[in-house]
Amino acid sequence: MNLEAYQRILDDLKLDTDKKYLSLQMPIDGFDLNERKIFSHFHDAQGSRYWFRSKDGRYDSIGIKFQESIKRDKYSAEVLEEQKTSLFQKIQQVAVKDGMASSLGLFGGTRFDDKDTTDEWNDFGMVEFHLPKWQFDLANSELFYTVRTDEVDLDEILIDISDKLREIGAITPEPAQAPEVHMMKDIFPEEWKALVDEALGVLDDTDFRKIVLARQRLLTFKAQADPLYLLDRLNDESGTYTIYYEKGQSIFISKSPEKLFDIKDGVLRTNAIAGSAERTGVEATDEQQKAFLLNDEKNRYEHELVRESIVQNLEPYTEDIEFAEGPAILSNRYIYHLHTPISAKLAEDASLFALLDAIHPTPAVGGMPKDKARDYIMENEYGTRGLYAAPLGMIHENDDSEFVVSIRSMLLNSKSATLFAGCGIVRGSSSEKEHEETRIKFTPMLNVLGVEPE
Ligand SMILES: C=C(O[C@H]1C=CC=C(C(=O)O)[C@@H]1O)C(=O)O
Repeated sequence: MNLEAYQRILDDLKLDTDKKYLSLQMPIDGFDLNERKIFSHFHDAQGSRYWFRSKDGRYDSIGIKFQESIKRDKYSAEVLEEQKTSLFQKIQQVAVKDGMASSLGLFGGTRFDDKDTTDEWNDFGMVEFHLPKWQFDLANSELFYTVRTDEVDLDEILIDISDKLREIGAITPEPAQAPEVHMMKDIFPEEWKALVDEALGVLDDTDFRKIVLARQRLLTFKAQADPLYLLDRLNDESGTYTIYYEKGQSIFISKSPEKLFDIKDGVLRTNAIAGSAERTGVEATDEQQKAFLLNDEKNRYEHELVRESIVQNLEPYTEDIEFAEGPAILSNRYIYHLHTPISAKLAEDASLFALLDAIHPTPAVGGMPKDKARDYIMENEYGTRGLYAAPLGMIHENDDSEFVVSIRSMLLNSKSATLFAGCGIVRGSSSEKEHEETRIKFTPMLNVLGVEPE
């Protein structure tokens, strides 16, 4: 951090007091920072923090203290576009150096659906994207520091920030303890199997082709889980996204393997992920599992439905859609999936929020036809999905973005955690096998909690 050179930029800066915020972008490569130290330092901001790390490392972003948010009770692509434009118009963005890599982002997303509930999801609104005061871009070693223009002192600000960063870099957080489990139980397991059987009947009798049904597992602890412990455990599984999102008294966590889409320079990339087999850790068995998955008719059918539907949903917003003919194996720590990468050039007038609405929920988490499946889930599934299987991610002023389908996830409130896992029901599915598949899908979150899977 070349403070003198950066100060000269600020000395020449004309603060635009018509704007509500000044956002300073600066390099932070001279400081020894990581998520543990940052969260430990900003413990007072608990309830207003996030960490988002993408699978390929494009993002490793931490946000502290939400300054302002885009919020909606009902999804409207048009209104959200307007809100996003007007929020960025309120910000004077200043880089203290030329040629920096990243841009200021908003973190957030929408709930799975607009089921109106008063329940454990209350802390998370229907649609919310946040502008944090501190946004650490650890992937590019940059910081966005956003403050109100009527509170800023340009002579002091850089010294204050660098003092703070030095203080954070010097922290050695204490080792954190796993939460002690008091009770663990599946929520309505038999009723869930009966619902799968009922859905199989619906698939036989109607034009439904696929319904994804999720179930929950509840854990209670002797004391509230320590965020620093959870952050450590989130580093334990590579090859997945990391979402750690605090709002009010709640924490939502996901280790999803599934990208909803990303946009960079007008090109959209997504993938179809559906079809699953357990990864056992025993090499010979795992080879058989992969061969089974690639050749199994039910899994291939389930996968093709997902790919077909994503391509169809993208068509109005894109040109030149490309995808491989057959699926490949995606290996996660505990599970294999079939996956097909898809890419397309965005149409000139494609809007980010309209696109989000068109793609979510993919049949990997909703079903087919999309709207009917969403209604079926809302009416029949026990409880509320909230942020489970919902799109969460980062957006930027120029519409570059990345969204995750937040599966392999859980909600922590006070001394409890609710884990979510679902699976695609198509003709030929069996409720026993799907129950077993969801059991495997709880494993990533049990691992984050330091609980041995049974
Ligand atoms: C809905 C979930 O997984 C989806 C993603 C990949 C494979 C799936 C499957 O094979 O059923 C599911 O569609 C979940 O993990 O909760």
